[in-house]
Amino acid sequence: MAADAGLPLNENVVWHPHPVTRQDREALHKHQGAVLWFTGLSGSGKSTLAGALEQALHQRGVSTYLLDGDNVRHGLCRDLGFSDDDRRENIRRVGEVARLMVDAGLIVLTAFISPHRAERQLVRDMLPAGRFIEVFVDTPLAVCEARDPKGLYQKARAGELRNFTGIDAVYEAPQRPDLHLDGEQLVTNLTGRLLDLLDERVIIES
Ligand SMILES: Nc1ncnc2c1ncn2[C@@H]1O[C@H](COP(=O)(O)OP(=O)(O)OP(=O)(O)O)[C@@H](O)[C@H]1O
Ligand SMILES: Nc1ncnc2c1ncn2[C@@H]1O[C@H](COP(=O)(O)OS(=O)(=O)O)[C@@H](O)[C@H]1O
Repeated sequence: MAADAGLPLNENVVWHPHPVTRQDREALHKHQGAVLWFTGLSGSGKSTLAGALEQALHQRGVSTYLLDGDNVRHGLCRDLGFSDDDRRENIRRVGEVARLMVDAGLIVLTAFISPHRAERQLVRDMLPAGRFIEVFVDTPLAVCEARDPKGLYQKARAGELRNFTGIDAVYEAPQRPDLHLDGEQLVTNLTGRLLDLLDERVIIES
């Protein structure tokens, strides 16, 4: 049975096994299910890269879904803000959704700052071994701040936005990511590195 995210389970709720398995669904898709978990500062390039990779995979006939922080906060996580507790709950929910999607046999791309190591580890522990691929989009704070496409760093520096990651809220960089990307390189090069990794891990076959 899958990891429990530390939450208690009602003792009267019993897991019901079903005849069609993840392996059956993966055989239909002709690739494995996995999560590519992009983490990095706001403006580091997570959404851009995840979008470019999804496009490349889609063109190869791979079944994908992209979960993007800004978009998920329009619906599933609309009630959450940016306190440590809310970010934790944000990542827990997204982890559970990603887990279901991997069970459906999809390649899931997630673009969340996900600043805490413990939450990223929690999601890794929820998934079957080898199916959580942590991608660190490593872009210096100064570069993210210069990009500032939504003007949020400017607001944070002006004190109009509190708890902003990298300014007055923590970002814990991965210590041993599955892939460590220099976020200042060309998107096409970075997308190539990601496709190579999926090939190497036999998640997809070229
Ligand atoms: N490799 C790159 N080289 C140059 N510019 C990039 C690169 N990747 C992304 N950008 C640009 O940086 C800006 C931020 O990118 P993006 O929105 O993908 O970041 P993000 O990490 O998803 O941020 P957020 O967490 O705020 O959603 C955009 O203007 C994008 O065009
Ligand atoms: N205080 C804040 N810190 C970081 N991002 C913020 C903040 N307020 C608004 N945002 C916006 O919300 C997005 C981050 O959302 P998430 O990726 O969902 O964050 S996370 O920390 O909980 O993983 C950023 O892209 C940014 O546009």
